[in-house]
Amino acid sequence: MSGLSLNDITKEFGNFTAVDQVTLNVPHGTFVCLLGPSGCGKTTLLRMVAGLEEPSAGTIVLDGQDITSAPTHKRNFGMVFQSLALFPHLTVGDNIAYSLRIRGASRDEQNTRVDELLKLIHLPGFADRPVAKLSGGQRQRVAIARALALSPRLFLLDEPMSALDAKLRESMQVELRQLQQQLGITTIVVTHDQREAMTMADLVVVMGEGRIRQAAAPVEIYRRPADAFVADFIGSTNLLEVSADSAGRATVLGTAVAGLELPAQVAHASISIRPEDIHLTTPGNGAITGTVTFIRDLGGTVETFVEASGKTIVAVATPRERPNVTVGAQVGIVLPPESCVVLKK
Ligand SMILES: Nc1ncnc2c1ncn2[C@@H]1O[C@H](COP(=O)(O)OP(=O)(O)OP(=O)(O)O)[C@@H](O)[C@H]1O
Repeated sequence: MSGLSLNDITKEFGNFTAVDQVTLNVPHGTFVCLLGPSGCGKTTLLRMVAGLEEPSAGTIVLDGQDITSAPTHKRNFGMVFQSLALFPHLTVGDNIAYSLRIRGASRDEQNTRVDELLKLIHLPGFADRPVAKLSGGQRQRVAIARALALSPRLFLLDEPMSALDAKLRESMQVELRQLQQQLGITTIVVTHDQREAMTMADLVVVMGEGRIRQAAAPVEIYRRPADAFVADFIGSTNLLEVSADSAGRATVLGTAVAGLELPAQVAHASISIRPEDIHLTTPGNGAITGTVTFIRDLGGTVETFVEASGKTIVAVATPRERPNVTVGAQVGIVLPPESCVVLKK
């Protein structure tokens, strides 16, 4: 297969398992985001792909070649780390040309490639600038260009945006994704920011406690989260208990929900329903009854918090669709069955 395969990769540090039997196939040209909370093993997994850490078990195969034990410098991977690690005393051009110079490229070859890469990262003419005088976003781009100088087989980035402020992060995410699409290079980014992952990735890999909890396209992860951990980690959601009677009719918060079915033989489960999928109406007509406890108007969206049977449910609407209610009002909560995702235990 053309691409990267991680086969049953485990990493133990003493008797602690940081990465636990991870198997993942990444077709050539895919943009992967490894996503998860702090300590879930994403950096360790990336470091094993990079050759900076050796797996305790399992194999890493790139384009049919087993590279599990290949030294880092033989892999020809481009890497960008959180710190960026640019050489502060060198110019932009010398930073970008660093690996080319080590490989013995001529001055002309270096200059041509540096110019090419500077165009690619939208900093043409910056070759002679000292790195120390660049802005955060410009440094970020230079680190990316330096990592791409040798046309690497894989592009690996560990929390590359974490030093940037929120606005700049968002524009760099778009830029990085566009650059990756232009080059068609297989890319793996570690992040703990789900918006960042949703913006850039073809394949989001959600990790928890060293294991893959779900690996799928961003929209699939959002719409069809595999379990409560994934549902809660990706965007915000309402997690509700559901029970079914012998005929399969489902009850949520003490009210039967027409059209909602649990798999055969399952009497209790959790469901996830996104705030934007919940409709608030007038009470009655079979809807769950609740009391509005808080309204958060964020300008672009309005969040309505409703308490029902001791549980707080959040519904989101655009200002145009906002429910005409105030705090203290009784409302009907409608859960469209097609938007309810039954989660794995
Ligand atoms: N060299 C090491 N020796 C011992 N334990 C380690 C080592 N490297 C990582 N760990 C442990 O392995 C676990 C996973 O670490 P890792 O850095 O991969 O997590 P992460 O998901 O990238 O988290 P973060 O977002 O905080 O960087 C952590 O509990 C960490 O303490």
